[in-house]
Amino acid sequence: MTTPLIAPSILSADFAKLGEEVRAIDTAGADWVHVDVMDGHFVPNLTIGPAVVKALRPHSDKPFDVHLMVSPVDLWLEAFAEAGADHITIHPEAGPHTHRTLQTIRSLGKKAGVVINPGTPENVLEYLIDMVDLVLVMSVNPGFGGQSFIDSQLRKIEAIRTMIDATGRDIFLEVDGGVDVNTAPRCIAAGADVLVAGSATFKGGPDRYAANIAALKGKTG
Ligand SMILES: O=C(CO)[C@@H](O)[C@H](O)COP(=O)(O)O
Ligand SMILES: [Fe+2]
Repeated sequence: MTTPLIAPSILSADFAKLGEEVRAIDTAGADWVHVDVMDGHFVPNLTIGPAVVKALRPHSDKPFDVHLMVSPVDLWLEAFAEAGADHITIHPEAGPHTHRTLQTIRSLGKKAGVVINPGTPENVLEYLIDMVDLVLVMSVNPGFGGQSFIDSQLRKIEAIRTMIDATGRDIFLEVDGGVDVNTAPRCIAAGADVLVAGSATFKGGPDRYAANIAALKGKTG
């Protein structure tokens, strides 16, 4: 089975020592650093802004995968790009002109991604796929870490894998929410190549991060 890239969500890190936590997951084998930005309006939670991303940037050379749960989203693209985001992913529900939003992200020199909520069908990608470098399938409703994986999203991952393969381009297919050692292999079998994992990475504290990431990659021992 393919070895996935692992993108720990720092939403589950110790917020009192975020820089240290980012360095710890980097050393432990994280491939990307997943940053959940929530505005208390698009989703019922409030997290971090561009100033925190900027402060964390020197703590790792790994790509910063910034998941914007913010509406309206367009106002914030430049600030997160300048703060050091490498990937910026947006929800189609977070603005009136998704295609233009993706154009803007790319014009800022960043990889652009669309995030698909559990209740949103994959066909939202039909006229956007040429504009994306990654697709993020939410396997929980956005807003919180530590929720249970929604099984129905596996079928959606399979459908999006077929859509991506038909483009002939390299587009990452990322899954976010409730990913652990049990659900990870099912996501990979369905066609995912990047797994976001908050609780499953950070559980047990820093001494466990390397083993947790290895287990998500399917490596035991
Ligand atoms: O975007 C989100 C939640 O909105 C995620 O990135 C979660 O933070 C993932 O946490 P776990 O489900 O892995 O604990
Ligand atoms: Fe996320």
